Amino acid sequence: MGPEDFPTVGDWVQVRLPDHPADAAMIERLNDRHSVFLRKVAGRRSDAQLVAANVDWLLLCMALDANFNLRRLERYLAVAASSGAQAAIVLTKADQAPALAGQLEAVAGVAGVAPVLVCDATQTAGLDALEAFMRPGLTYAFLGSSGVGKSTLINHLLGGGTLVTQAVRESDAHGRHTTTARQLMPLSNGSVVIDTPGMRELGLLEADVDATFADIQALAQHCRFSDCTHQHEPGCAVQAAVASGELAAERLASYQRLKLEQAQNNDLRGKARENAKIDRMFGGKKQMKAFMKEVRHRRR
Ligand SMILES: Nc1nc2c(ncn2[C@@H]2O[C@H](COP(=O)(O)OP(=O)(O)OP(=O)(O)O)[C@@H](O)[C@H]2O)c(=O)[nH]1
Ligand SMILES: [Zn+2]
Repeated sequence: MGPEDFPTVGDWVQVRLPDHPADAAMIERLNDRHSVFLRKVAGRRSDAQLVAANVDWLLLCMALDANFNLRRLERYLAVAASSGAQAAIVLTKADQAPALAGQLEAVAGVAGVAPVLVCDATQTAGLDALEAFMRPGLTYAFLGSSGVGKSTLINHLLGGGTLVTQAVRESDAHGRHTTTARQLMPLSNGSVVIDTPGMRELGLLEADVDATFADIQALAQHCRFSDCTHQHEPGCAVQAAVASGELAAERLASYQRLKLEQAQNNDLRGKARENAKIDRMFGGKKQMKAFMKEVRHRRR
């Protein structure tokens, strides 16, 4: 059994109700999931934790103030691409944007097919775009670093938010935590919001980097070598695009970094699977070694 075999936030299950209302119900079946989110567990490197299931839309939140970072957005998009959920980009704190038009253009350059929504919690109409985007019956989860305004958005959607009045100070982004016991919240418009601490900051455990960098994939079709790493090979169409200014060097670097991280995670997952198999068959590595020794001994 792995973490995926247990129910999590967002799951649909079939339960047997108890004979006495005071007793606990029994989960008899976990229904198939259409999307799954895993994250790395601190400490043991290869362990994964299931954080949510059945999210329809992942709202990738990034503030337009000093938090603005295209590379982080690419990372979120790569995680979203492998999750089974669709991704939308939610740009927050539009009132704090130093150069809104240029920032939107830059986001459009990495967004791919993801819709882009702009929010400003200091204005009454500032969340209209997000509200109009959300559909009844669908489940949404907010992802984004601390302080970008996720709680502010969720509180508004729940109908209990007041407008943000003063400008944000650096210190506001940290320290004050809006921890809530509610993990799955039905909104009055019929949408559902999943908000858990684990869901907010996902590591790159499962990611589809290639899907997120379709532009680089398309260029790579023209590289001389089919296994080109786009680093120093002759006839590399990706490097040529960087040289001509068609592709930003930072975007290529971001792609390489995420690919490397993804490969390392795949490695870790492979090792974790192997260890689980050994545990199942022998009860542990030590027992396996003793068993092999015994077999060799008997053969003599
Ligand atoms: N100027 C401005 N400030 C905002 C806006 N939205 C949120 N803030 C402020 O930004 C700070 C952080 O907002 P939160 O909603 O708590 O951020 P969060 O993403 O939920 O943060 P965590 O709970 O740490 O994950 C607060 O001081 C908000 O008042 C906005 O549109 N404009
Ligand atoms: Zn190449």
